[in-house]
Amino acid sequence: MTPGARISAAIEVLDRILAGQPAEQALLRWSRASRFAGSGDRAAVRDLVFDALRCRTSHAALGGALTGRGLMIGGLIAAGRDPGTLFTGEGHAPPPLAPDEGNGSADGRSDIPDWIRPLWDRSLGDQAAAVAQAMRHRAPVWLRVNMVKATPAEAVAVLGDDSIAAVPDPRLPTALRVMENERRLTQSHAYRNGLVELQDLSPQLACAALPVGPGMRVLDYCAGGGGKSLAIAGQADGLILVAHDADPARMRDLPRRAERAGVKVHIDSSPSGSFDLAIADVPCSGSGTWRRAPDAKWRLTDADLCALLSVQAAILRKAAARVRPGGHLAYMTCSVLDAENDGQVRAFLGDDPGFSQMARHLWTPLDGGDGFFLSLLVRR
Ligand SMILES: C[S@@+](CC[C@H](N)C(=O)[O-])C[C@H]1O[C@@H](n2cnc3c(N)ncnc32)[C@H](O)[C@@H]1O
Repeated sequence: MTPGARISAAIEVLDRILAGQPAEQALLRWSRASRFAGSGDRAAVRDLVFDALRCRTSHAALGGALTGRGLMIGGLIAAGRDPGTLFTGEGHAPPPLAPDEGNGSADGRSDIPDWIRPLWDRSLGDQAAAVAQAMRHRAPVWLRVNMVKATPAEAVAVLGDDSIAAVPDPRLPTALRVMENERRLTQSHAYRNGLVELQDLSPQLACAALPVGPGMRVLDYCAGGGGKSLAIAGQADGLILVAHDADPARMRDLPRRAERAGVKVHIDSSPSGSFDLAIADVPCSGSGTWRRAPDAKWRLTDADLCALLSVQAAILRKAAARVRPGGHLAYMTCSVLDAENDGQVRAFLGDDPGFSQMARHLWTPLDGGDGFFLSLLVRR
């Protein structure tokens, strides 16, 4: 496909998304209907669509309309390019610009939805503008070295055999930042053989901060695909890891992932007894991951957030009930919003004086990874 044809495709996909279709579904539908598109074309169209969604308000203002076409025109202007060179009407390129297109200004526009902006500003304080700005850009790809199978140096070398360049983060040597050829990852020898897992830096830092010791019983109460279980599995010998999720289908991939990683995770639909550590990685707005999932930023509503807050509060209390005296409870979200983070912990501690907070951290994209919150509580 020519660059102009890719822009036409992105316009078509974006118009579907703006009409209400989820981004992944709209991309899949375009892909299926466009057999002529090669893998490079698909990746390029996807990048155009996601770049536009990350900067939806400002690019629409620059382009002159909140439409696929307006977003593409605005995106080219924001990148310092002349849209007229691609909007030529030739071949499959979009029609040339009308006089009223591409003259807008994005001054003062934020790419955080208006209704969230006050919550965002209150939650992030003097970092609010910088984090909002960071959310306008693509996220780096991070890997976690599976210490059960490889050292960081070995993993870097095996990735290198597949021409994937990755460097360890000084804060956590098992976290590798991918510098080159990230699209080859899932086919690489290191990934297929469980030497590395895809996991963002911030949840890796959160898991590394957990008090995990030999032989401990650990409950991953909202296990989903098992990212947190797998991250702590290699941290100590003889761990008994129990994974639970209200929606067992979310754990479908966990046995396969655990096998690839060479670790044991027990799936339990109704965990009983007490645990040394319970992890509540609750469902949340995902506001910390909006670089990766920009569609979610525009889909989230006030009603969704309210519903999430009550689910989070209920899960925190249920997971707390499984912690033994002297044991720990780790409350986690991939959100940067105070109501989902410190707000939940404050309310919980107000209701249950049997717990106290011993550590708390909010990572943001300014730290290199996604926005992620950890509150580590201890049961007296
Ligand atoms: C943020 S995701 C978990 C991600 C996962 N821990 C990981 O690292 O891959 C939240 C999970 O909570 C689950 N969930 C929602 N409501 C729940 C509840 N009441 N009890 C337990 N799990 C719940 C969802 O099905 C979802 O899989």
